[in-house]
Amino acid sequence: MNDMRLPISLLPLELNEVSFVHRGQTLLDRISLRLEGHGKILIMGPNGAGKSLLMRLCHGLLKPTNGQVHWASNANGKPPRQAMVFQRPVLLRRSALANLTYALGINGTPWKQRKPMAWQALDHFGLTAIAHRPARVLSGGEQQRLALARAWLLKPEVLFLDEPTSALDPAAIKAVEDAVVDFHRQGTRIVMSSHDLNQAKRLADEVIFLYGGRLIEHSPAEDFFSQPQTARARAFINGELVW
Ligand SMILES: Nc1ncnc2c1ncn2[C@@H]1O[C@H](COP(=O)(O)OP(=O)(O)OP(=O)(O)O)[C@@H](O)[C@H]1O
Repeated sequence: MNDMRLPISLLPLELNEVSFVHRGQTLLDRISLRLEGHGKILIMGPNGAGKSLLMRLCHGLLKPTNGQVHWASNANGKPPRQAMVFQRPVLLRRSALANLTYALGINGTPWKQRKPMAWQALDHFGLTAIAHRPARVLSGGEQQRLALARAWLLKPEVLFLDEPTSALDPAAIKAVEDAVVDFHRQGTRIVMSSHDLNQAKRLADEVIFLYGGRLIEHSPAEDFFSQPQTARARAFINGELVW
């Protein structure tokens, strides 16, 4: 059957022998993987394993030294349908509300719709009371929720989250995890890095395990946690692999 009317999907995303070398050091080493389906992917691995680098390469913030990163479709001048949320959110020197209306403007949303949409997103993420505060004075948890609200407005097909909860207290962590689940329910594909095993067990459908810039395992979360295939992954799960 002809499915021309379906929206064109960004996925699958394929990485073919992707390496990233900096000053002679191989930081990511011939990574091949294919991302498709609908589950939440957690990228795990000790400090310095290459989790952030891998997501930055996928998102297009860095170019691989070798190999290819290939999305099934590209933006073709339309607003990008992938978003990235960082450990320390990148926010503009303006109010929380204005950070959202600005992002909508960049995304081509008509002027009249920007404020109502931004207020809706602030409400959804429990940020209405701080709408007029400068984004940069917000607490870490509030800033992270604002970054999520901004991503929410862009309705991404894929959302990369780089250790979004590493600097947050338990209540703020729960708010971010709830938001991740919410994004996923709305059809966004989640790719998130974390070193927190309990968080990964709560959220992951699939795990990508990196060590020393290499992809060591890519498996369903249940298999990864119950029967890891490699000694390194076993050591990591047992808390014995620090870097
Ligand atoms: N833009 C860059 N240029 C050069 N080296 C980089 C760059 N980004 C990261 N690195 C180096 O690459 C290695 C992997 O870094 P990366 O941030 O991807 O690790 P990570 O797995 O996310 O670690 P962590 O859990 O500590 O955040 C580190 O040794 C880091 O110093």
